[in-house]
Amino acid sequence: MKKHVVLYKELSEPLMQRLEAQTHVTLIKRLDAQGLEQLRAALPHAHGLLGASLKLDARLLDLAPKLEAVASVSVGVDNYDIDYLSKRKIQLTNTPGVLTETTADTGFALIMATARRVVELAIKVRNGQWQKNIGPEWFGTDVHGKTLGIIGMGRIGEALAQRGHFGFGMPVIYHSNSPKPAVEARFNAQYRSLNDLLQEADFICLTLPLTAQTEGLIGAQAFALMRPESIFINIARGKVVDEAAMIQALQQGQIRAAGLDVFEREPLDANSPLLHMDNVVATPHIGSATVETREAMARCAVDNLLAALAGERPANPVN
Ligand SMILES: NC(=O)C1=CN([C@@H]2O[C@H](COP(=O)(O)OP(=O)(O)OC[C@H]3O[C@@H](n4cnc5c(N)ncnc54)[C@H](OP(=O)(O)O)[C@@H]3O)[C@@H](O)[C@H]2O)C=CC1
Ligand SMILES: O=CC(=O)O
Repeated sequence: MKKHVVLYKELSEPLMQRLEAQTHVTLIKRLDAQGLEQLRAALPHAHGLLGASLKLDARLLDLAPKLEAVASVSVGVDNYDIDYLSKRKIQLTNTPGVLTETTADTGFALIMATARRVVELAIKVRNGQWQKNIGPEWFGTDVHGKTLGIIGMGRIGEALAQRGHFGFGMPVIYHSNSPKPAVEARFNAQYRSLNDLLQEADFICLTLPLTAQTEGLIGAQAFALMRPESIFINIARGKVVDEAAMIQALQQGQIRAAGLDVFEREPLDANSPLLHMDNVVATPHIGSATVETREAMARCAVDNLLAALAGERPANPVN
């Protein structure tokens, strides 16, 4: 008998056909109020769930007594109550690796955009403000040769280090749970304590997961250690940063600029001061958002889910 799967993310036609050949699929197209109602109605029959960007807590999981597997279309798993899933023996999977290079590209796009003021100056051109040869007030700062500081030397951190070292001749320093000798050898990278990295790096890039240990890790004290020329890049999770402290650091010139793909609340609040700061480049959580990579992530999630529902070990178990 076919098992029931609830999708809360649309899949491409080939992936949908594959899933439908092996399971009964209920598709929730949007996670708005109506979609959440549909989800709650479908959960009692669900053996498998597949999607992303939904806080899947015990309250929702309790509506799904038959649930065997949850396939997240993301590498980050901060939306899931992993202890509760494990207690219920529900397999959680994620999509590591397939999005690494694309997310590192996004990180580098933010590095370039903030340092060279790409968005701010492009808006001036569009608004007709480019009326004479530009002067120092529109100058940016170099990227090549500057010190790249990476907090969280995992897959994405390493891909960022590769771009900085080989592409831009940047000395790389990093902070992680533990030193990474292979990374040090490959990119001539050096390990630093968190505080030393914050003081030394020209670009401070977050590429670590949101966990109980990392929530609020970068707060007022951390921004006080950075320099007025420092540029802060967050492609990890908004809640790793105390957003109010970051806004204050930007407003007071404690740091030069910020490139942000992730925020405490997403979508970013319409009243956020970040929307009105020339030295902030804000993108709508696009780390992995290319056609190719999103398809690869969805394929990976479908593979994981079908394996778990067949009682096999999926390629990317989280718990
Ligand atoms: N903006 C976006 O769209 C995207 C965001 N992300 C985010 O990026 C994160 C990282 O992804 P990925 O590189 O694949 O994950 P990895 O697990 O490969 O890397 C994470 C690294 O963070 C380090 N780390 C964990 N906790 C700490 C800590 N307390 N202090 C210092 N370092 C720590 C780990 O270090 P160690 O190895 O030493 O334990 C690990 O190497 C994801 O969890 C997700 O939140 C991912 C994809 C897209
Ligand atoms: O934020 C994206 C992810 O894959 O994690």
